[in-house]
Amino acid sequence: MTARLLHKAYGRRQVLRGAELTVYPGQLVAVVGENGAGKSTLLRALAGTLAVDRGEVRVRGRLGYCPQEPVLDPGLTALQHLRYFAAAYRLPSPAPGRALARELDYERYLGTAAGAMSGGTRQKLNLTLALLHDPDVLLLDEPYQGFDWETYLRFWKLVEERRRRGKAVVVITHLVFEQDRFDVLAELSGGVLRPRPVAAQHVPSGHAASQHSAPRHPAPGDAASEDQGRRSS
Ligand SMILES: Nc1ncnc2c1ncn2[C@@H]1O[C@H](COP(=O)(O)OP(=O)(O)OP(=O)(O)O)[C@@H](O)[C@H]1O
Repeated sequence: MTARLLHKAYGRRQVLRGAELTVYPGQLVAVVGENGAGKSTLLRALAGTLAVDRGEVRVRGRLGYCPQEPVLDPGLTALQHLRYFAAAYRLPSPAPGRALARELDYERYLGTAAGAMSGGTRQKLNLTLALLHDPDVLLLDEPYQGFDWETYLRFWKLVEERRRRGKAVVVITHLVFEQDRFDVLAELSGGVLRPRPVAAQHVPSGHAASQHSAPRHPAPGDAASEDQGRRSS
């Protein structure tokens, strides 16, 4: 995924001022920044659910997006959501959703209406819907709010397993203690993304770092081989 020169204002409030990001297959990227810095705005722009004023986002492969607030129909059960999204993604069955419900330990609530679920269970379902079609690029906006510790660990197992299979994952996080899990830390400040050092860097072979990043960070680069794109300028 490559995002170039993203600009977004809400009225006179200029939130994104040329934010740029490149995420390679198999990379785990954290977006950090102060409250109100524009992290959710950035993720919505990357996901294509928010039109930017200027800039371009290109995505190679399938995209999954888990918004901060679960977007669920309170009258539908978890299983109905899984069926609905499986059909939307043209999956033959909701079986992958059931497997994820098992992994995230909420299978017993599959028959419960979203409106009657706890916040944590709603968030698990929200995450499941983003993972259902095994996306190549996964965008997660503070995905574990309301998770207990056990679920938080299960969440990271799911993410690590995807990373091993070459899937790219971008996570908005406020949790300082987990930041060494990531290959890249990108701090949103003043409407632009700046790389921050992390303990270990993961740059898939064949990809060169480029001008956006400090020397040890991969960053916006070659988008020439991308096969699916979205223009927003
Ligand atoms: N739909 C909107 N209309 C007007 N202003 C908005 C809208 N959405 C966000 N904003 C403003 O844009 C700025 C960035 O908001 P955003 O939610 O993207 O920040 P954030 O970094 O994700 O914040 P947090 O860490 O608190 O979740 C804030 O000042 C917010 O008030």
